[in-house]
Amino acid sequence: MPSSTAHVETPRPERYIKQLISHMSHRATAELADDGRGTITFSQGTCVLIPSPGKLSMTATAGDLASLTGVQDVVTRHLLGFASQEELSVEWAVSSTQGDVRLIDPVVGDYLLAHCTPADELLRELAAETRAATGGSAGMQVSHDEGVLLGMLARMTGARRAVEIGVFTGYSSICIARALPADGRLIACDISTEWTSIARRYWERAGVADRIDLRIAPAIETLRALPAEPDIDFAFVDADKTSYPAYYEELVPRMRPGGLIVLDNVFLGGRVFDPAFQDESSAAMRRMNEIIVDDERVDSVMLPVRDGVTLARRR
Ligand SMILES: C[S@@+](CC[C@H](N)C(=O)[O-])C[C@H]1O[C@@H](n2cnc3c(N)ncnc32)[C@H](O)[C@@H]1O
Repeated sequence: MPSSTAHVETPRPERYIKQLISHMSHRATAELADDGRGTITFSQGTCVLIPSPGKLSMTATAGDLASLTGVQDVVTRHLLGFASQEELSVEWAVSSTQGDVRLIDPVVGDYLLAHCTPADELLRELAAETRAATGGSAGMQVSHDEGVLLGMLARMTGARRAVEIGVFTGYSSICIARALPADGRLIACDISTEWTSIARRYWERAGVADRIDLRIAPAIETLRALPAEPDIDFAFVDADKTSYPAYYEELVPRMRPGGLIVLDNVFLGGRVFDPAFQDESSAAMRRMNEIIVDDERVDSVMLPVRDGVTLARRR
């Protein structure tokens, strides 16, 4: 479905949203949320209005480009009418994302998979069993190239103490645990005994079960119960997206200087780029990405690996 966005600089975004909502409610469904956002649903499409300091962001969505232009035009015309005292510049840009960014062309993705250290027999079996046993949920498993990256990063950090949030059937935990020394420890957090029962079997077979301490509980509880000292060398976050900011805040003070936090899915299938997505997960992931960028405790970089991976290294 085509969509477009306009970011309009103005000191009065809330006021214009209220005026647009009030006026449009006579001819369309127009709603104002408690947080100041407005949504107008016309017969040919929708416009979401989002206020932020000094800016009004508008996202129009419609079934086809002609209807999209119709939505843009009616909102622009009324906005300019309400803003007679200031000169607003309203430039609509058709979104190329439509909420589902294919950052990596499948051909490139296959090439990347074929050009990293190959999965051994055990990891291939685990991937196959995960597909057979968990069906549609199997897509949650890290891809093999990301698993290699995790192992390499854990090794390069010289990690002894590691934490994983989001175990599933254990692929990423095997990649991390294999990178730890024999006396290393991976605290692995999940809430599913069913999925982690598969992980446990493969940890045994991989010879890393004695390095992995599985904690079945909401990960935030496990993290809060960890010692407050900064003794974690490596952390991988790959669980419920709305909790990412809370996980990060518990992890950062516990990371030793030079310790690395790796966060998966920071693009959230492209939804972080598109303001039309205002669901809880998209909002939390956008907040997470902003928090890290502004956080003076870490150096960070975002990598276009699969669904986006952020590396945050404790200073
Ligand atoms: C994307 S999967 C993890 C995939 C895993 N890293 C792998 O490579 O196979 C997310 C996991 O997070 C777990 N999870 C969801 N909410 C959680 C929570 N509040 N605390 C701990 N784990 C949670 C789910 O049970 C699921 O196994």
